[in-house]
Amino acid sequence: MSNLINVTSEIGRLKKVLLHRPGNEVENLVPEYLGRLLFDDIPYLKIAQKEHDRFAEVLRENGVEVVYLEELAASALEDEKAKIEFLEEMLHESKIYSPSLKETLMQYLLSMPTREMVDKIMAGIRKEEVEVKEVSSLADLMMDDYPFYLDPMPNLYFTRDPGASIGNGITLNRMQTDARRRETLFLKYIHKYHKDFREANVPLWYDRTMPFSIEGGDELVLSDKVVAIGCSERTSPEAIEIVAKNLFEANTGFEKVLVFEIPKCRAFMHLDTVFTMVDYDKFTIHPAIQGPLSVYEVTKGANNTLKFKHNTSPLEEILKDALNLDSVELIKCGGGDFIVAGREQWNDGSNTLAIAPGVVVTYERNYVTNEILDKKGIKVLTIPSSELSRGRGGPRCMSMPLYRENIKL
Ligand SMILES: NC(=O)NCCC[C@H](N)C(=O)O
Repeated sequence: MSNLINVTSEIGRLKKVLLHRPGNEVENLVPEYLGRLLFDDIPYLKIAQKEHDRFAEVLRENGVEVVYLEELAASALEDEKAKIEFLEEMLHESKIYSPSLKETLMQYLLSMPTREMVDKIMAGIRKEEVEVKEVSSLADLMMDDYPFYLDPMPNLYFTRDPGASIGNGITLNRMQTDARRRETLFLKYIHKYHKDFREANVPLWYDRTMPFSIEGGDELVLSDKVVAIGCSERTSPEAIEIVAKNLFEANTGFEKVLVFEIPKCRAFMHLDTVFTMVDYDKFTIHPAIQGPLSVYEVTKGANNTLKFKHNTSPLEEILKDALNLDSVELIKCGGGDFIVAGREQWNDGSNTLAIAPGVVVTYERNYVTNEILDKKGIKVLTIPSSELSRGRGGPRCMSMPLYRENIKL
């Protein structure tokens, strides 16, 4: 079994993490398409990159090896066969159906060094960049005023969502929105062709070819036995069942999936938008979800079946039992004050990235929640966030842990 991937908790000391430094894809955001591309405002790229570099630096200062999606993808695609296969799939999923346009874009992308090609695909291709000489479809003739052949992928710096490490494997996710679905192709080709991944034979607990959506922001590894998965605007119950079944059948040691049904709206987009683990027995929570939250348990039944149960106990009880603890503490974002919680939640006040038990990275702008965490004995490492936060994701969303040290709960 591979030891390239090892994530058996949310809080074990983080050793290796996958990030994406925001690039020119962010410069291709315009007001007309903001909503569709899941942004609320346009970040100033230069500052967003500085903030992101500081994020990476804080991680390195704390012993974490940082690897970048764009570099792993470029390395995986150096192989000519892999590159062609990737481009075919990427252009198809970008809805490029005209043969002459496809050929033009293929040649354009193949003329670039691999790393430049990866950056270009992430950034998007504007119509004026290429000249299509031959008309081979009605669409070639009927040019509308939409500016892109390939849409930009500005959400790529939220590396948490396209895939998730659980135990020694990953879920390669089918993302819910068109705006993000192609993002997982980078991870697919890293998994399939990157030397380290190929050698490690990393198992997939979910594949993007499945028809049900699931996103990594909903997947939390609470312990080496329990995974929590948010059933949200982005993650469907069908996908959760498949992940549970695959984890149980592969004898990974995982015994229970706790399904958190959260309100299906943008403010509560993923489970990690409203709930993260910060220490053995401490969690952040957005006070607004505690009322409407329903929790279900999925466990292993006889003959490879699943058992389901609605657990109506208070959340503290459910977590205490699942993690075998005497008590747990839920730390309210903004201290529970309606205005402060609303404001800090909007900028991902509950979205902490734990890099060791009781040590988290957060956005400095959420100073009320940060101070509360500090008072509870959590070490809070803050990063600047004026621009990064405009994409509606925090430090957990911006990271895909690949390796964490195991802990004993
Ligand atoms: N895990 C997360 O909550 N990720 C944040 C994703 C933000 C991005 N703009 C999105 O809507 O998908």
